[in-house]
Parts: sequence; structure tokens; C-alpha cells
Amino acid sequence: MLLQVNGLSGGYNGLNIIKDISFSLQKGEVLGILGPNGSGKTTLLKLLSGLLPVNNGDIFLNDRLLESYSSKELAREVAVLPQNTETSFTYCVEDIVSLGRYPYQRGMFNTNSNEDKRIVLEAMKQTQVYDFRDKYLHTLSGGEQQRVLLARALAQEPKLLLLDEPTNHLDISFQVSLLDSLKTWAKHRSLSVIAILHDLNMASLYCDRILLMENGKQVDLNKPSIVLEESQLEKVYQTSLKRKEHPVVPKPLITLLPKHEETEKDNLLQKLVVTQNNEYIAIQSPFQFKTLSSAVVGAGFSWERTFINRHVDKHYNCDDPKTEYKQFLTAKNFDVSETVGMMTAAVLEDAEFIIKEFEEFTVFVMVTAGLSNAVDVSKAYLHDGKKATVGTINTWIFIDGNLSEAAFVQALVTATEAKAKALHDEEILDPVMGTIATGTSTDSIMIAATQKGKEFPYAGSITALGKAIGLLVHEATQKAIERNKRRLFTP
Ligand SMILES: Nc1ncnc2c1ncn2[C@@H]1O[C@H](COP(=O)(O)OP(=O)(O)OP(=O)(O)O)[C@@H](O)[C@H]1O
Repeated sequence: MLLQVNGLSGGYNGLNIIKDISFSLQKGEVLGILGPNGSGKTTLLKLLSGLLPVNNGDIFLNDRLLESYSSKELAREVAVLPQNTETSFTYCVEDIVSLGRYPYQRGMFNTNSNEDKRIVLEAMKQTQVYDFRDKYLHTLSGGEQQRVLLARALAQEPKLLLLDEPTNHLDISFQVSLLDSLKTWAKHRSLSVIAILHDLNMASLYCDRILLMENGKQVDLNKPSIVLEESQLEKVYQTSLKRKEHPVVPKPLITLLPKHEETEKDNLLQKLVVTQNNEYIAIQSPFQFKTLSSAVVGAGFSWERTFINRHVDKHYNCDDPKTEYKQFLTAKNFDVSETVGMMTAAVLEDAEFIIKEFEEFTVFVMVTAGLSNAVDVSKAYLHDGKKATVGTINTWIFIDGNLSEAAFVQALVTATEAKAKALHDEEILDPVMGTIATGTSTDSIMIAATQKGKEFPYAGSITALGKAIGLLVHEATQKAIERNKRRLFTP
């Protein structure tokens, strides 16, 4: 244990800004301090660095009371990077970084040993300030100055580094490189770090634990996934925000929510414009929908306003369909960056469109059904490896409502069940197995929601939205299948 803080209270002129804070810090740990402006973060850091007197409680550093350290002793253990940097020094960068060696100097003459010079050089290189070592501090940019002062702190070779908004003036590349370096130093040199951060996502990505403060008190102290809880942050910061999961690492990400525009009273789905010809069905919207789809273009979760169901020959074969599809969209003057694009060999004329207003929301469904690859999914493993052609069922579901991610996933499940039931009712067979097909081998689906109006946490078949999806997808799929059958069996 490097640091132990018990029931700490303190502040300015005898007043307690910090009230009853307790925590401990392990060697090599990175602790983030978060909290709104004025919550006492800087004051806490000043108490921890011995700059302010403790009114109540204790701070132990290496099992020894902080106040028992001389200032030189303390400077060998703790380095501070303050929030506001003093820029009026008429020192050059190298001199300032060398000041970090002061706690190690002995005797009357404060000269730097070769060892001191080596450490100063290493600190300048680590913080990438070596190239301007001869320049005066006040001639550098804010971010460069911050890195110089970090170099001075590193040259102190502290066991504990206290950082007040260290990424304040840094561009994103230096932010990431600073925090990556801190993590590495923490791990390999057992350096412990306490950093005040304003960026919740940086705290999430880089801190082992977070101390969340409000009005001088500790609201929470735990790992980021627990402290960065949506409702807790909304309460402390008095602002609307949303928590998402990071796409690559298992850490939460927090994103702000701009004030909602006036929710339009009109039925937003009525604003969709449908174009249908032999080449494609295009549905275009004046605003973006949040979509979840398995399309060729625009798959996964995204925000899109153009929806294309493109007819291709059933022998369509292309090594890179995504690129080819994007070229097609560009040639037709559709904006690729805002388009969901699917393809089908089904005749587009046979598509079924159903729009229905329910009590609190509206659902619009489009289905095209090509059945040449019909398959009973429970027996798909018995099919030989022959390449599927593009006979496919494409299902689009537009919802005028605000869906949670769970509702998006449940809407997919509900729609898939409704599609399978339609194939069952239409007695579509898997041509290889002779059993009832549950879909085709290349089906694609999209759920698109306005994310305005009524909130839908769920969309399973127990919910009103799930019931609507079940009804409309079943009906639209059945109608599209019937047309496909008529075409196949009409001489
Ligand atoms: N030198 C001072 N003398 C008296 N009061 C002070 C002094 N410095 C800060 N305070 C008060 O202490 C409280 C906490 O300030 P502090 O700077 O610790 O907050 P903070 O959480 O670091 O804020 P920020 O996010 O704005 O940097 C504030 O109400 C502030 O007015």
C-alpha cells in the first residue's frame, strides 16, 4: 500500500471543502478523480501533496504520516503536475526539467551529476520535448508547456504522481500517448498515479479505479464499469448522457445527449418517399433513422436515410460485392455514407409494403421474397456445400419510436419468427430436405427507428410493438411469397 487516506477533511482558511474522504492506493495503481467543477478535486490533490493542511483525518504515505515528511523528502516520493502552469519563467526547457532533480541534490552547490543528466534526458525524450530543450518555456504552446512540466515531474522519479487535468492542453494524439505512457510506467515502474480528469471516456479507458466527487464528498469509488453508471453520472453532472460499450475493449463509453428538438407531432413515417422500378426499390427519408441491419452496405448499427433494395440477376457473382454495390449507389446518385443497401434476385414488382398506425406508434414494413434458396435451418447442415444464389427474403421494418438496443435485438427476433411462420403457412419447402423451410440461406433484415416519440425498452411478442411487428411482417411476407408463387406457376 502506497497511500492510505482516512476520513480526510480540509480546505482553505479553516473551512472544510473536502469532507470525510477515505481511500487507499496500491503501488502501480492509476486512480482517476472525476466530479463537476467546484466539487473539490484540486483541493483534494493539494491536501495529498501537502500544500494544504489537513483539518481532520490522516494521510499515510508508505505507512508514515504525510506531515512528518520534510519538503525535500516528500519531493522524492510525490511529484505534482498542477492545473495552471506558471509560464513566466525565463528558463529554458532543459533547465526546468532539471529542477525535477532538486530533491536529490546534496551539499551547498546544487550541481547535476551525470546520473541526474541521464534522468533529465530520459524524461525529455519520454515526453517528446527533447527537440525544443533550448527554448524558453513561455515561447511554447500550452500543450508543449504541459509536457515540459510533466517531464520535470518524471525527472523527480516519484513513487506517486499527482496530475491535475494532465490532458487539458493536449491534442488527442498526445492525450493517448501520455495516458498510454502513464499506464506503462505504472505497470513497469510501480509508479502510482492519481489524475484529475474531465473526460469520462479517458477515465474509463485508463483508470484502474475512479473516485467520483460531488460537493467535496466522495460519491463512489470503484472500477470504471461500476462508477460510470448512467443515472449516477446524470445526477452528479446534472446532464443527460448515454452509456455505450466500447467496440473493442471491455470498458464503458459515455456520450452526451444534446437537448431534444421539439418532438414532431406528425407521423414521421408518412415523410418517407418510395421509388420503385425494375432496378431498385428506394425509400428515402428527410431525416436519419437508427438502423440495425445485415445489409451489404451500412450493416450493423448506424444512422441512415436512404434504403435501397437492389435487384440483381440470380447469377450475380462478385468477389467484392460491397465495393461493387457502393459503385452502383454512386452511379445512381445515392449518398453511400447514409445508405443501407441490400440485394435480391426477387422481382421487385412483387414487393409488399404495409404501413399501419397503432395507438401510440406506426410501423411500416417492406418485404421482397425470392425463394430459390429456401432452407429448413434445423437441417441446413445436411445441405451440400453448393453456393447459394441470391434468392432471398429481405425484410425492412420502419418504426416511429425510440428503441433501446434490447428492443432492436428483440425486434429482429420477433420479425424472424413472423417470417418463419409465413413460410410455414405458405408451405414453402426446403427443396433438398423436403421439410418446411424457415427462411432462405441469404436472408437479410433491417430494423429502422426514428428514435423519437414513444420509448420502447422491449419489442418481444408480449409488447405492443412486438405484436405489431409480428402481424405486419407475417402478412407482408405471406403476400410477397404468394406473388412469387404466382409468378413461378403462371405459364
Ligand atoms: N484558494 C482558495 N481559497 C478559497 N476557496 C477556494 C480556493 N480554491 C478553491 N476554492 C473553493 O473550493 C471549492 C472547490 O474547488 P476546487 O478547485 O477544489 O474544485 P475542482 O473540483 O477542482 O473544480 P474544477 O473542475 O473547476 O477545477 C470551490 O468552491 C472553490 O471556490
